[in-house]
Amino acid sequence: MDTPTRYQPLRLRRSLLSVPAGNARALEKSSSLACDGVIFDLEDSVAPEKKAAAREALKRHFAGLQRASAQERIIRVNAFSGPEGQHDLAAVLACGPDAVLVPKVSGPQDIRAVADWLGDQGADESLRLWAMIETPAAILNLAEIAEVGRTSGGRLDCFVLGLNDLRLATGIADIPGRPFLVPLLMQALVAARAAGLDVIDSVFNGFTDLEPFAAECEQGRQMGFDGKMLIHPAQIEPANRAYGVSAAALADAAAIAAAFALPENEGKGAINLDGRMVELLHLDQAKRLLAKADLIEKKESST
Ligand SMILES: CC(C)(COP(=O)(O)OP(=O)(O)OC[C@H]1O[C@@H](n2cnc3c(N)ncnc32)[C@H](O)[C@@H]1OP(=O)(O)O)[C@@H](O)C(=O)NCCC(=O)NCCSC(=O)C[C@H](O)C(=O)O
Ligand SMILES: [Mg+2]
Repeated sequence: MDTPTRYQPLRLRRSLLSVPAGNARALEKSSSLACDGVIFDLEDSVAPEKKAAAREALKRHFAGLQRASAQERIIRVNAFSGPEGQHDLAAVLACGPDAVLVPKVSGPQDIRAVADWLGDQGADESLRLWAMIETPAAILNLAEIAEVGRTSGGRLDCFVLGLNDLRLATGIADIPGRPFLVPLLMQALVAARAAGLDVIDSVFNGFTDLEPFAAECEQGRQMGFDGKMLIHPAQIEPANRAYGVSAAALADAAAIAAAFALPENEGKGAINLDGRMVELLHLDQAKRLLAKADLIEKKESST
């Protein structure tokens, strides 16, 4: 695998709210919320006997949406190998979201199967695939799963961690700070980055406990995640804050850009900025952060 030198094109993915497709009130509410993306869920939040009705509700919901949106739209389908998988994908084609989130991926074959099916149906090339990393097998196969994004029509662009399923399958305890899960989260993050993918931290179940939730967002940001999957509107603001751009980070990025723009630093690869070495890679990082701040500002002023 050749290592990409760049991340994905910059997109705001600070807050991705899961909305059960069978919950009419939540569907209706979702478009007006400040989350960067909505994950319309046909999988675990929908009871087996309600799957068909949820697909129909989702189709009606998408039919009423404006095409252009500040929110990214993702549909989480059921496993392709199960009884609902192909029905869900047919609903995806009818709805026209930005991406399909494939659950319980265990290896590259799970992504390939969906990519091949979409290709056979003539799905638009812009339709992306996201992978839920939530099984022990997925952790063992992270590099192969990430790599399949480039070989199977290039649709894969994001990993989403699913710690409820991973804890269930492994027995790892749900304790503050996630000490035994952090090594697995970091493996997923590194595998994603090696393939140039975005990567989203797992849901936090205690949706009324906003203090530990904010702490977990901050931990995820420090670990390098792009954002967090959410389950409740109350989690949007803390996630947007943690994964946004702080005033200090913005000032630092502006100082780096200004320093490299000075005539005396023209053509230099490394400079002294107040006793700190700053290289061109830091300038790239600063420009990306400034661009992210710009995207956030534009989004906030348009809503
Ligand atoms: C967790 C909930 C079941 C709680 O629901 P409820 O008791 O109704 O919450 P509230 O009364 O506090 O709701 C207040 C208002 O907010 C709306 N609401 C609530 N949740 C959502 C939502 N997700 N999206 C949009 N709107 C939402 C309510 O309708 C109320 O509105 P109003 O009438 O105006 O007052 C519920 O929050 C919920 O179902 N959450 C999502 C569950 C879900 O999607 N689960 C699947 C994702 S989790 C996952 O993927 C795990 C992963 O796979 C893993 O393995 O880890
Ligand atoms: Mg799960």
